[in-house]
Amino acid sequence: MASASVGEEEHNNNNKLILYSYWRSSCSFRLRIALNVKGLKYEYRAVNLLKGEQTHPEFLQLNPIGFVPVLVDGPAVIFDSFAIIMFLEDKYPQHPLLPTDIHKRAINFQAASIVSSSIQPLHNLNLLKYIEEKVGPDEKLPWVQGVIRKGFTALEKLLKEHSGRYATGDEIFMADIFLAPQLHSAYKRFNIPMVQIGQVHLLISLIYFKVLYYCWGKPCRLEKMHDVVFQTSVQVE
Ligand SMILES: N[C@@H](CCC(=O)N[C@@H](CS)C(=O)NCC(=O)O)C(=O)O
Repeated sequence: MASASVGEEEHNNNNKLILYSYWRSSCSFRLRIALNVKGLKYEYRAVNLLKGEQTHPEFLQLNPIGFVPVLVDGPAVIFDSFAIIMFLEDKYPQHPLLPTDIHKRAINFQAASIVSSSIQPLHNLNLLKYIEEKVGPDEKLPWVQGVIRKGFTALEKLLKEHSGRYATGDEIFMADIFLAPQLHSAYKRFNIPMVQIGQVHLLISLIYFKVLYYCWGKPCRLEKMHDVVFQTSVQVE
C-alpha cells in the first residue's frame, strides 16, 4: 500500500485522519468528497484493488470484509462509507451533510441507500469478476448498465420533488455525496450517456458536475477533474 500525504493540519482533537482508498472506488470517492466538503485534511493511503491489496492480512486487520474505504481517526477505525459519513457528521459538525428537516433527511438516507445497497454492490469488482468467469465476459457490461439504469430511474422519481441546486435543496448533502461518484462510474466507467437515462437525470448530472467541484477543494470542470482524480491517483498508487 503506497501512501501520500494530502494534508498536514492537525484537527481539533489532534488526531490525524487517515483514509484508505482506491482511486476508482466510488465508495472511497464518497469519502473524498465528504472530507473535502467538511474541510478536513487527511492522509491518503492507497489500496490497489486490482493488485488484491484489500486481501492483504494487514488490511484485513482494519476491515475484515476487505473493502475500501476505511477511515482511521485516532483509536477509531471505521469501515463502510455510510457509517464513516455518519461518524464524520457526528464528530465534525462543520458543513452538515444532513438537513435539519426530518423529511429531507429521510430523502437523503433513501438516496444514499439506493446507491450504496441497490446499485454499487451489484457492480462491485468481485461480482463483476464472478460474472466474467462464470457467465461470460460479454455479460458484464449489460448487467451493470441494467442495474444502473434501474437505480437511477428510482432516484429520478425520488428526487423529482425535492431537488434544488443540488439533489435535496440548495446545499450539498449526503444524497449528493453518494450520487456524484455513482454518476461518475456510470458515465466514465460503464459508458452510460446520462442524456439517455431521462430528463431528471440531466438535473442529476448537473448536480454531479457541481459536487465534483469539492473533490479536491478546487474548481475543476469534468474533464479537468477526470485528469486530476484519475491520473493523479494513478501516479499516487
Ligand atoms: N458498503 C461498503 C461497500 C464497500 C465496497 O464495496 N468497496 C469496493 C470499492 S467501491 C471494494 O473495496 N471492492 C473490492 C472488491 O470487490 O474486492 C461501503 O459503502 O463502504
